[in-house]
Amino acid sequence: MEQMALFPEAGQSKGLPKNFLEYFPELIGALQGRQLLKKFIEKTPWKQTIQKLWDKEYLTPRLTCWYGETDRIAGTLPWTPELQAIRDIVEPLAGISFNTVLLNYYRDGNDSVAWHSDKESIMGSQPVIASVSFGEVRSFDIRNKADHSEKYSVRLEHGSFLLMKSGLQENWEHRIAKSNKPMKARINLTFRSVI
Ligand SMILES: O=C(O)CCC(=O)C(=O)O
Ligand SMILES: [Fe+2]
Repeated sequence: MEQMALFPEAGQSKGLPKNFLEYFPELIGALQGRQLLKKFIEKTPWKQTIQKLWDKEYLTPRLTCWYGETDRIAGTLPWTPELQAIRDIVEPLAGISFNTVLLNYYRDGNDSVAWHSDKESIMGSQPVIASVSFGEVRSFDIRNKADHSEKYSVRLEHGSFLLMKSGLQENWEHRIAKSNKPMKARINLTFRSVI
């Protein structure tokens, strides 16, 4: 499948490096999104993993769960009908098929994901990642690896779709920063192709 130019230049998309990133605010309707958010929060067997930094161990500041069909990631659960339905919507927009999805649950403003790029070898060198968000609006920051002052921010709204195109992970890092403002629950789905 060929990747198409998805959305007209509008709103938040303005100024983003569109070769690498495209944003569409209303992939899934608000009401349906609310029901999905509630179901994901209640029915997902969430895990809080441990991450190592400078030889110290920390609890990852969010909850996670993997679904799909791969034996490369331990504990991956079989697709649910909801996740399959969303996958079927994003695949034609991304122009590729996905065999896994990572669910992230940000319980409040203290939950976050630090600067990183998704470049694990199990996704190949130029992964395309489709990201769908529900619940609280959080800022998705990206910065150029070679020049951290080149930086953009997109507010990922309830029911929105963000396409991370091939090449993004190589040259850019992204994060969801912590926030001092009161923040409600947010769920993010990143559909990936694990090889
Ligand atoms: O929550 C998000 O929008 C991003 C999550 C992310 O970057 C990841 O899981 O690799
Ligand atoms: Fe990421």
